[in-house]
Amino acid sequence: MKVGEKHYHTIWLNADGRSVDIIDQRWLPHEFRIVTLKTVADVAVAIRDMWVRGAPLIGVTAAYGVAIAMADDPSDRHLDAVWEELNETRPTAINLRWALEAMRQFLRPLSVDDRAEAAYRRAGEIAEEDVQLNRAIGANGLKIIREIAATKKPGEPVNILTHCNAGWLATVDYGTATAPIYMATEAGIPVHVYVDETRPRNQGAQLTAWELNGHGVPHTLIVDNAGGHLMQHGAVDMVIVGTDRTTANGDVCNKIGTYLKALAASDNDVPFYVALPSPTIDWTVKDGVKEIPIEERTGDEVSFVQGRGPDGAIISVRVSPEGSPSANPAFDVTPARLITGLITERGVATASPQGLKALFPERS
Ligand SMILES: CSC[C@H]1O[C@H](OP(=O)(O)O)[C@H](O)[C@@H]1O
Repeated sequence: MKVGEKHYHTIWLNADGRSVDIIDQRWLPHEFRIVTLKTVADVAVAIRDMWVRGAPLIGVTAAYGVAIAMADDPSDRHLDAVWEELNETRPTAINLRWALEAMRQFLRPLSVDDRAEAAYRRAGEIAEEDVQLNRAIGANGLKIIREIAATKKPGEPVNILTHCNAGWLATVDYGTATAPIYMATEAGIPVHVYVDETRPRNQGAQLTAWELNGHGVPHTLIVDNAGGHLMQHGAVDMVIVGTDRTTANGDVCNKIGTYLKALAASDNDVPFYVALPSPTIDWTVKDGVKEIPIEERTGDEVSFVQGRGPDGAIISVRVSPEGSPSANPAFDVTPARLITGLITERGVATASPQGLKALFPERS
């Protein structure tokens, strides 16, 4: 997407044909920093410490991590070792394991001499496939926005609530939940987005708001706990969020707080949609609450808040007493029964085994 006068993806291969550059998202919206990842260790820390984040982008970054590893040592032993090292960086987004396994299955049959060049090519293909998936999700989600827009008075915006960041920053480009929003804006359909700040990492306040600002999409930043109130008062026409892992039954694992939004939407008859690229479907899992591992991150992310200090430096300040421990589950699971539809690249599915198999018959 455009940042100022330049078009960016969130990750790209450098001219050396070996290292990759990423947007280090920890410093947005205050600073736009680009960082070069040269080693597998660089890639591991970038994923673990959320320099890059978002299920699809985590997968693509890991795919490039495998390519970097193959350039160093293309042996089977090293291929397995880098798979393990990167797979343990974050446990919840299935795209990480999906991308690592796609790379391993692709590379295993190749001769070791061919693996490095093939790995970089395949990682680049996975990155480009992500962009195409998101464009298709955008087109399918746009139809829903158009239907809602037809019920509004002329010029009245479709009010959309989103949680966390499932934007172009969470993917290679376009985003998943934001793709329909960007396409509606490009189509001249008035939209307005309520952006959940999304404690504790504030991906909404720091990333989604920054994205929408940059693309001229009208939006209002709200605290996480305001969504139910707005829905009660008819201020929200639809909710659209991303996902880090969706089960074969249509249960959706996403950023902590998503489940509460789905409950509020259900209680107020607000349509609740999930933008779902198919690599985020874990066909091996049925019951999301029981089977999806939920990442527990450091309590410091709850006890401290990052911002720009009076002298312009980016600082973290403590917001809770020294003696108060914090818990920090990073995701929750929304049961399929609370979901209106899953917006995939192949169309909108009901959140059910039947709905997913109708769009993905090869998975029957
Ligand atoms: C398009 S997937 C975005 C998904 O990933 C985010 O998690 P995190 O920022 O911790 O990587 C969040 O759950 C988003 O919905």
